[in-house]
Amino acid sequence: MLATLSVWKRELNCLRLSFFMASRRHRIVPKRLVWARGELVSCGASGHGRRWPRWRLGCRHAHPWREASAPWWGERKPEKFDRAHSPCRLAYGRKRQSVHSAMKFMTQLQFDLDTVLDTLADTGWIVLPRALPAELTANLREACLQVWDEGRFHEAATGRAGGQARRAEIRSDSVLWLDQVAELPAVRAYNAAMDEIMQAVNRGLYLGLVELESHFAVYPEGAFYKKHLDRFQDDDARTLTTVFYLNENWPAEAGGQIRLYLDDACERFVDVEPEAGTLVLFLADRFWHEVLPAKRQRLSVTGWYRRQGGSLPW
Ligand SMILES: O=C(O)CCC(=O)C(=O)O
Ligand SMILES: [Fe+2]
Repeated sequence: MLATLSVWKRELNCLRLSFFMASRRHRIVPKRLVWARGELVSCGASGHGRRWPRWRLGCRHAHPWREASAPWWGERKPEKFDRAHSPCRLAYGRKRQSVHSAMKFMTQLQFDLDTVLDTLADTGWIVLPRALPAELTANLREACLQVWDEGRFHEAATGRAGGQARRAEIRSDSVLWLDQVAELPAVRAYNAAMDEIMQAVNRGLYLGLVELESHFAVYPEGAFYKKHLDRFQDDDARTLTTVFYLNENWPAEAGGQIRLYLDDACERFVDVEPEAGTLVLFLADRFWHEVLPAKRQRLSVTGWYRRQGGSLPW
């Protein structure tokens, strides 16, 4: 009798596990949204309730805020992230912490990662002046100009895969993907620094980022990039946009700012000067943005942290 019961129990557990795996694979849209005091607390998917302020950045389920015209991060400031109870600390304990603090001696990042995570969780975007050492930025600029002089850039296109087309009325910059020059020391140093950001974002915001795709971009005099969103309509892998600027002493009258729109109606915006060392991060599917016409050659590295690709569940 006892033996039969334990077999049944095992069968039941197997069934529960396979249903769980199947629901993860097919991303079943949760039936129940969880509300408290008129605020959306969680999409109701397994595990999302506990850390919703952070989970929601990476959650791929359907939500009212996806359809709402007002941006979700403007509605209500999320509670501060409770680091003491973060699953990362619970999972890795003190050993992991000490590895992290040892890394601080080697890091190239000239900003506080915790502040970046808090700001991204609150607003979805951040501007970091002097983000990397001046020497690294200068080396990257040299590398960019060297491959530009070698004629390795091509005119940038819009769209994805088969639908790609050069549309000069939308964008007029030229690009070179970094994986084609990955052996250059400056590019390796840059990739290492950006990888450190990716690890931190994954630990703190659970975005599940797996790689960074990035390219050098050169905007010749007069070039621009009209208002757009970075995420493709049929692929939600691009999650966090990164733009790192390389021009030293960029004068305000030279234009070329990135204009980042803070609401869906594109009424509120910030203009950021493309000054060497400035790093801009923003959620790829949330923020409309454009590059205003540059009156001199403008150099940058643009990239996208990607998570595992997949069809959209909504
Ligand atoms: O260079 C910039 O400031 C932004 C570029 C951009 O939006 C893009 O390449 O998608
Ligand atoms: Fe963009």
